[in-house]
Amino acid sequence: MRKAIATVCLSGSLTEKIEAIAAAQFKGVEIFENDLLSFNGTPAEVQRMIEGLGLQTITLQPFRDFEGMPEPQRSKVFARAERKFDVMEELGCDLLMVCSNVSPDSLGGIERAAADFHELGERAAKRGMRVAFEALSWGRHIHDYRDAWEVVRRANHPAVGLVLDSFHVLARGTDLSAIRSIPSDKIFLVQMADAPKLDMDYLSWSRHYRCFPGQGDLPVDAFMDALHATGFDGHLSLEIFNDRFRAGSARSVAIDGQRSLIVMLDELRRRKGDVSPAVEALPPKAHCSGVEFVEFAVDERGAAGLERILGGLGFRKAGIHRSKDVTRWRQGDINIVVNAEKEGFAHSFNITHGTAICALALRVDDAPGTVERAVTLLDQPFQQPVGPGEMNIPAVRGLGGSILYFVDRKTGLDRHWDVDFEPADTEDFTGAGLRSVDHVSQSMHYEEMLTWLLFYASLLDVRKTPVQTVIDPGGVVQSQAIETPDGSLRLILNASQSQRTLSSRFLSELFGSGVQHIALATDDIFATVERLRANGVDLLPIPENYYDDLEVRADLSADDMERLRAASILYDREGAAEYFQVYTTTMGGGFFFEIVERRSYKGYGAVNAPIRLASQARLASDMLPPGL
Ligand SMILES: O=C(O)c1ccc(O)c(O)c1
Ligand SMILES: [Mg+2]
Repeated sequence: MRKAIATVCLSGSLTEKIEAIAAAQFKGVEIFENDLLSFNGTPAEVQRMIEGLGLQTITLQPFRDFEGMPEPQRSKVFARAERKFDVMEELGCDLLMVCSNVSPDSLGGIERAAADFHELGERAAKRGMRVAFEALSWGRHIHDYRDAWEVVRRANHPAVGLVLDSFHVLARGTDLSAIRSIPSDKIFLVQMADAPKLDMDYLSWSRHYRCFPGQGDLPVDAFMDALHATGFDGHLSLEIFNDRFRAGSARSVAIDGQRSLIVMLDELRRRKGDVSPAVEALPPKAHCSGVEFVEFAVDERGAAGLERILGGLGFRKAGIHRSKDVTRWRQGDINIVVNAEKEGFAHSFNITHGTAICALALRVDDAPGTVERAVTLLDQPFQQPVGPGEMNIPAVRGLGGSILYFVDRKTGLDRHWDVDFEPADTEDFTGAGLRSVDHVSQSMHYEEMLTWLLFYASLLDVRKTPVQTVIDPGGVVQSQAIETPDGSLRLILNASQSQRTLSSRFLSELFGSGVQHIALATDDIFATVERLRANGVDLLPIPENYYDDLEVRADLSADDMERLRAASILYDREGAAEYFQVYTTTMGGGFFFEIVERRSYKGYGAVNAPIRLASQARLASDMLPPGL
């Protein structure tokens, strides 16, 4: 299958769109009519630009309100089609895509539509062109691909074929089995789109919320399986109408599109054993078994402040880098790296962002294989100079210019602590009972949320939860979790369209997207809180009203209630599963730690998020948080 994309997916001028499409290694482009109409130049100039970049125009679309028109509109519609053929001649494009009629003037009837298409096919063929018919899911008479196919079949003309658009097919939940018996040479074009599950009319859903395969909830794989059964090997073209893509960077959205197709076709190959023409096999998705370390970039002052906080949280300095100004802080299975180098990546990161998390390291089964997969997916590999004898940990660029490292046992990378660090501070130490990294929460611009969702989901063996909407005092925040099936890795992506949410304010304070908080797991949150209090750690105060409400809602004993209240712990329950959360006050820049205890609980305490956000907002306006 040859990969293509419609100009309508991307932001910018037609020139910018075409350049982004070529840069993302597509071969074909669908010219959306509006992009041509608003282009200040002739169709021949567009054709030269497209050819010059090694691309091919696979269709001009959409041609609207064609079939089933009574006279006198019918004659006008054919005259309009002839004008489009003129334009296509200049464009060097031989396929006109017709979407089903939505006009109240149109008449129904498969035979009538088939006759119209037969005539259109005759006219197209005279000019060496073809036409293809797509059922819009909101078409007036034709909104089901099976009816569109029946029209095409009865039109019975070699220049008339079918368009299958996965959105229109899947949005209506149409049975897919009829696809399997459509002759592949009658499928002139396949358009691919996914979408989140939303309960809304088809037109609005399609025009604003489509997304790339893998970013949404539609059963795109089942659609591909049915298509595969036909032996189709024509153009597979992304056609996404999405408000965020329109506001995003054309170059990065085009790359996301290519990435989504690479993954989708690789998964098809894994299920079916072959794809025509053959697609390159990707190394498998990385199995991830946890966070190996979290790295902060600091300057000297920032280092002192951060180390004070880490000490308060019960971390001890466990290692000193053999050649760099870098220390390792440890508690349970948690490792925090404090990088105070005066040059190199972390230093530059600190200059731009202040004290901030510049890198995450994930434990995977095969670190070099993970980076190899990343490179095939057009992610950016990352390399920095390593000192003599030091380990070179494979990495890619992640969110906000940060680094994502991969450590495995297979190639011995898990020895990096011993190889790169001298042990430090072995004196007796109790800690605060923190055991592991429970989740890492990243804040980003709303427009890039789908990009990072695809980044993680295409690289790692993870699943995504449905998007949650959380109310912040300054607006609405969208929140989505990505997690391994066993919960050993949990990442939360947060974004908001309002400038006044904590999530957005974090972006402006940090000068970019990044990790806003890390949740650390304990097996006994009450003991941990006691320890933190003794160490002088400030915890986020929670209003009395919350506990008054919880008392009636959660069916807890008076004793339990009192313990939660006294420790400023937030609580949630799902059946017999329980969740306990407590927060540190924010450090300069808006970063904070969360401490959680899970008792068989799988979620993230979404009911408590508005309470926490309101408390944080109140503190932020009452007093300026102490800088690091
Ligand atoms: O939203 C539309 O009108 C529209 C146009 C062309 C398409 O191919 C499509 O799927 C939808
Ligand atoms: Mg379409």
